[in-house]
Amino acid sequence: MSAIETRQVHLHVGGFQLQNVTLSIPSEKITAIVGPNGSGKSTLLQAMTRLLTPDQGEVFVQDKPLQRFKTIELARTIALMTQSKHTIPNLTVGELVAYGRSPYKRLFDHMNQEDREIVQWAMEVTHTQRHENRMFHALSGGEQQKARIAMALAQKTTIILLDEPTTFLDIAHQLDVMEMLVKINEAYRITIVMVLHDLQQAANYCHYLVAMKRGEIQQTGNPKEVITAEFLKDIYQIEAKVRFEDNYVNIMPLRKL
Ligand SMILES: Nc1ncnc2c1ncn2[C@@H]1O[C@H](COP(=O)(O)OP(=O)(O)OP(=O)(O)O)[C@@H](O)[C@H]1O
Repeated sequence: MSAIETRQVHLHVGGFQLQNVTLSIPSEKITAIVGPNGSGKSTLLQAMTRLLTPDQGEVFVQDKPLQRFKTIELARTIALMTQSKHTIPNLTVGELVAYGRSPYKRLFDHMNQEDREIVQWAMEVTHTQRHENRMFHALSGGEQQKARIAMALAQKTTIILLDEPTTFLDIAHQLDVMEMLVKINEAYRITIVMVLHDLQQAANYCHYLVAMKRGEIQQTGNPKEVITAEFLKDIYQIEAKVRFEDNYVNIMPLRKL
C-alpha cells in the first residue's frame, strides 16, 4: 500500500499548473521532493493535504480517496509542517506541542492523561523537553524546528509532511534534524515526506526521491541512483560532479549551464 498516491493530477494556482502528476509515496519510508524554486513542490504538498483541490485527477491517502476523508480523520492521518513559522501564536513550547492533540479534542476539552503522555513523548523524542516552558518565538531556529516536529508527532499520525525542514539551519542543526527524522521513521514507522533543496541530504537520508520541474514530475526512484550529473543538468541546468565516498553521495556543483 502506498501512503499517498496521486493519479494524473492537474491543478492550477494563478498562472502556475501542476501537470499530470502521477506518483506513489511509499509507506513507512522517507521521501524527498526536490526541484528548482517554483517547480510546484509546496503546491504538491498542499494537494496531498487537501489545502488545494485538483482540477482533474485524484489523490489517495492509504488507498482511500482524499475527498472522502472527514477533516478530523485527515488530521489524525497526516501532519503537515509548512515553511511558515510566523503564523504561530505566542505560546510556550509545551503549549505548542499540545496543539498537536487538537484533532483528538472537542472545543474546550481539557487534555487528559493520555494527551499529556503523548505531548511528553513528542518532546522527549525531539529533545525539546528542556524548552517546555520557554516561549516558542524566543528559541533559536534549530530549536523551533524541533518544537514544530514535536507538535507534528503529538498529532499521532502515520504520515508527516515537512516543507523544507532544514532551510535556514546551520550545518550541525541540519544534520541534527535529519538524523532525528531518520530515527522517528525507523522507530515509529512513520512515513515522512519532505521538500528539500539540499540534494546531498535527499541522497543520503531519504529512501525515495520525487524530482519536479515546471509543475511536472521528472523522475522518481532511489535517490542514490537518480541523482547523477545528467540529472543535475536536466533538472537544474548545472554542471556538477557526483561521487560516492563510503556510500555517501557527494555533489560538487561546478557551473551554471
Ligand atoms: N496562491 C497562489 N497564487 C498564485 N500563484 C501561486 C500561488 N501559490 C503558488 N503559486 C505559484 O506557483 C508556482 C509554484 O509554487 P510552489 O510554492 O509550489 O513552488 P516550490 O517548488 O515549492 O518553490 P520553492 O522551492 O521556491 O519554495 C510558483 O511560481 C508560485 O509563484
